[in-house]
Amino acid sequence: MRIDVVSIFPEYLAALELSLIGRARQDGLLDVRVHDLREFTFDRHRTVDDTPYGGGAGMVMKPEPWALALESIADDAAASGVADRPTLLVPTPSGEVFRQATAAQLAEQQHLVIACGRYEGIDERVFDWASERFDVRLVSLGDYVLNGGEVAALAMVEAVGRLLPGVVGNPHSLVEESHSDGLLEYPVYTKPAQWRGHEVPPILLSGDHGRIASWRREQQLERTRARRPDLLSD
Ligand SMILES: N#Cc1ccccc1Cn1ccc2ccc(-c3cc(N)[nH]n3)cc21
Repeated sequence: MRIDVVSIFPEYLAALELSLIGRARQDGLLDVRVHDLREFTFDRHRTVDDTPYGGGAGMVMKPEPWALALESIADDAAASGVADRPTLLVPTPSGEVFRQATAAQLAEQQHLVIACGRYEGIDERVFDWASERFDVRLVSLGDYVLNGGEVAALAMVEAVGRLLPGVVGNPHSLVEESHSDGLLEYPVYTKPAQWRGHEVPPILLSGDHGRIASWRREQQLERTRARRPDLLSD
């Protein structure tokens, strides 16, 4: 998979050089390229924003730099044989909520492009224009407002990247995680068995794997009922 990320703060994405995703890039399991939107501006001040039509606070990101950046990425991918029509992911407070199912769906794609907006967002015409060459998806991390798309991009690259073959050491661990089966994950413990007066649940020391599995399932259901009843409603 290839993932291109466009931002006016490319250094924000440096975290993608670390840990599991960083290693996956080094091992050639994942091709992540970060682009500075200002490389696609040509005025003296490298302008990427302007005042909003219709008035209102803040600034809006100009469409042309985005079109040049996205065209450059799509052309480069086509020239290097990435066949798929890229998926353009646009983090925004007004998007579909990004869930584990979204990550799983995106992990099947060949090419993702993430457009990290800032200010009050990107000129809407960019998404209409982009829909000719991209499958455009506006996505929200949740019902809270960030200052830009970079944090969402980091989260999405990690959530998708870790699902790719070979990225996570033990693929079985992906199966038992929160949301992978629609429930929250069970509590985990490690040594020592007694710690500051707190014990590990004795069932986990029993060696009875059948009863341990049942106990863990019950813990998942109990936690989900208590913390995320919405996951049980549909
Ligand atoms: N757009 C916008 C906007 C609209 C109102 C107030 C502040 C902003 C700032 N902003 C600019 C880019 C951008 C990208 C993603 C988010 C974002 C995603 C989630 N889930 N929360 N916030 C916010 C972003």
